[in-house]
Amino acid sequence: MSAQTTKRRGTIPDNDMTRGPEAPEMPNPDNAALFLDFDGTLVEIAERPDAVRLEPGMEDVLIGLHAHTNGRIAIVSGRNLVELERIMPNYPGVIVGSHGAESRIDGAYTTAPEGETTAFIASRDMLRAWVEHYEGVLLEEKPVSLVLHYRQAPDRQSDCEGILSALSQVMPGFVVRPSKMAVELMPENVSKERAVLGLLEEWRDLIPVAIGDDRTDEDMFGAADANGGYAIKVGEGDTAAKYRLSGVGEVHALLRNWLETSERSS
Ligand SMILES: O=P(O)(O)OC[C@H]1O[C@H](O[C@H]2O[C@H](CO)[C@@H](O)[C@H](O)[C@H]2O)[C@H](O)[C@@H](O)[C@@H]1O
Repeated sequence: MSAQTTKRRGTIPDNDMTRGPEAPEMPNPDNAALFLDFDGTLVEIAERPDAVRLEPGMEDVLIGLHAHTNGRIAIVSGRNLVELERIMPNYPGVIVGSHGAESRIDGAYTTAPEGETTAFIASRDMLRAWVEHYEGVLLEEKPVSLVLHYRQAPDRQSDCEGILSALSQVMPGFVVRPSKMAVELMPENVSKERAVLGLLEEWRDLIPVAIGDDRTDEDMFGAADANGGYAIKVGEGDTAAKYRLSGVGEVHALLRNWLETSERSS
């Protein structure tokens, strides 16, 4: 591991509870299981979900880490699986999409069934018409959840929350969860924590490393912590993670350095 990655650049003052030590010393990849969030972690946040770009070369880094961790690497994202596969067509590892409602593990695909209910389909159709009246608000349709994005119409936040909250009242088992400049109607029993714990049941006796930037990633952090691993928060904001990186650039540097060190020592 290079000095750049492993060096702890000091803790921040005790009175600043929003920050913490920077990256931990990464474990030997043979002993590690890596859980990576996508938006805000591997790619910069963009104005629209379809505008994100994965930096050239990063997919190869993920492919390299897949080899060095013996396949114990998972992209764990709120994004839908098809989108993640479109962005990373050659990455062969595990993908958990839609916050855990979808997965691709060793080539086997699963999707939670809640998106096939009459109530879900009726809500989706209703929201398609609803967004037409709110300029700048985007409806993102996922197989098992529905997201209203208001990044381009911030004053519409309460309208978006209100309509999804009303729909959740008539959709048993669905809840409304906030995200970055977005709000999502999704199954209550889906979480990144469940997804990570499920994978750790298969990937035993490894040190989990979870990296993410959003509120939903706090669930992954709990699972990593509870299993003797490392949680790394990306960017500003309250977190239960013990470590922090400033942004996507630092995540890329950490992953690149980890891969280079692994290649040198193998
Ligand atoms: O779990 P993640 O991989 O972090 O996915 C969380 C959500 O990311 C996407 O929305 C966010 O990123 C967009 C592109 O940068 C941005 O425009 C939006 O404001 C953010 O909320 C994605 O569209 C969602 O489906 C994911 O749940």
